[in-house]
Amino acid sequence: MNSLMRKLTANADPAPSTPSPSEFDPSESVRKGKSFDLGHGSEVFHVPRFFPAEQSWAWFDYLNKHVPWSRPTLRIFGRNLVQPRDSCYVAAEGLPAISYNGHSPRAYSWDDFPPLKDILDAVHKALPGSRFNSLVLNRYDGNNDYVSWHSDDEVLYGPTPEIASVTFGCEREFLLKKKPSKMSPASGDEPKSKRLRKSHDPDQHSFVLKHGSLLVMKGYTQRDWLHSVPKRAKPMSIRINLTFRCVLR
Ligand SMILES: O=C(O)CCC(=O)C(=O)O
Ligand SMILES: [Fe+2]
Repeated sequence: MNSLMRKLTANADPAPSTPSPSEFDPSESVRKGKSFDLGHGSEVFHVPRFFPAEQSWAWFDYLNKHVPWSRPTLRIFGRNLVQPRDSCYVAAEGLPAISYNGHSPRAYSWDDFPPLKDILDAVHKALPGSRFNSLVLNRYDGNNDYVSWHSDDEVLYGPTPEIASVTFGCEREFLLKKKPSKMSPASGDEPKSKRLRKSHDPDQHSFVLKHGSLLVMKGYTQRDWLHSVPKRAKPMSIRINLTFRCVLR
């Protein structure tokens, strides 16, 4: 290949595809994961290094460049706020539309972004029995971008949705905290500040979501727990997160 040919090939920017199974086997890679029992039927499964790093960077570059990212204005507690991160939505044809904070994102097709189908295939192979048909993509452009405390407990996802979260780029902290319960206050008589000083609060968990990681929320996690990716003081580079979900028909 002459040098011009090499240059043209290098600039072609093809959609990165998943390496052959000999290089990356999702059902093998997922065996490095650990389950965390949050109690009362809620569970988190975490694989810090699920996808190979190099493949993950190729997907990061593709998604960063080709996804039509936007920052919609949301209606939160009666106020208009610009969403503090970029997002996009992909869903199978014919699914009911989703809506959050007064915003109904346009649903792009899986066919619009072929690498997303490779990522979805790998996630399906890693999680036998799972079935995802939609995807929320988020891009955090630095330490000031965040997602506030929420749960993805929409009726459209059913009572015990499985949500698989894949991260590319800068690692960020992902926090979980138990929703306040009216029936049995988890705090008992003890003030919260005192409880937090203990070495481990069973009502709070933190995961560092690394480049190429997979985290799955299962069971009653959306009903009973909130999650967030908080702002940070120190400068950070771009993080792209994909949450695969199943909208019930
Ligand atoms: O960025 C993340 O890790 C979480 C995103 C999330 O919770 C959501 O899209 O509902
Ligand atoms: Fe979420």
